[in-house]
Amino acid sequence: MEHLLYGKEIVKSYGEDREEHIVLDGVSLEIEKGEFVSVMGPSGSGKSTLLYTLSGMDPAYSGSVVFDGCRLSGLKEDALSDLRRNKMGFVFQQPAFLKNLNLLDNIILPAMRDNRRNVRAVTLKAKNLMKKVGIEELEERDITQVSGGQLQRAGICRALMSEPDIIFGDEPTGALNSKSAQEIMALLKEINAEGTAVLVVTHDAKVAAKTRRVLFMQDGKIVSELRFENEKTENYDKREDIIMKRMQQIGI
Ligand SMILES: Nc1ncnc2c1ncn2[C@@H]1O[C@H](COP(=O)(O)OP(=O)(O)OP(=O)(O)O)[C@@H](O)[C@H]1O
Repeated sequence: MEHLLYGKEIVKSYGEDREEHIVLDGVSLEIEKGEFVSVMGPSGSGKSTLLYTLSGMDPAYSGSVVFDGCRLSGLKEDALSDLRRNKMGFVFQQPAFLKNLNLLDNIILPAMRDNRRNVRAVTLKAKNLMKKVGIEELEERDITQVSGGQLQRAGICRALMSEPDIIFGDEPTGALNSKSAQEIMALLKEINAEGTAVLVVTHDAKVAAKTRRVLFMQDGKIVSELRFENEKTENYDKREDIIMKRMQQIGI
């Protein structure tokens, strides 16, 4: 497999001198093209911060992050935002959608900001994505008129508009009931099967069980890792048990 993203000795802290709080303590990791990875760990262990540094959202760290051969810290602001807009997709716990726009318009908004794109093509692409994720009938709905699961599907459509190489998900199922959470994970799995790498932060072992590699964080370090690559069957209950057992072993 080929590397898509790697981080080397990432150190990130907040505050100064004696008050300094180290949040990422020399994290190194590699994500291959098309991988499906989750990050688990206790609250405050640095999971979201890791996601923000790897995705170029937070540039204040030491060490290096290289995405698709480009060292992020060496890129000018415009180049970094181009890279993030074109090659990375983001899905958050609550999609940040505008209340005065319907679902379709919210999905196409970021793509429309790019003048080079053509309105008709962008709209058609968004409609096709909405169909793919099962919300094609909701395009005119206001964002307050859909369920959390439907809203998250729309968030995934928005993230997929640029055909990214990777989707970063920060607790993408955190605001959902367990049925919707599983549906969203099934959708991310499908997207991953089509070649897009997915990196999700989660507290939920059921969610992590859907991914093929689980990284465990504690106190700003990756302290353990599980790979399900060689499992012949996709027995998610068994994977969940393995994850829970590993969490017990490492005391998180
Ligand atoms: N802007 C900030 N200023 C100061 N400290 C911060 C800031 N952002 C995060 N932190 C601290 O960094 C640590 C790691 O935060 P982070 O959000 O990465 O953890 P997490 O593992 O994602 O937690 P959770 O599971 O609760 O979301 C926490 O102790 C948090 O308080």
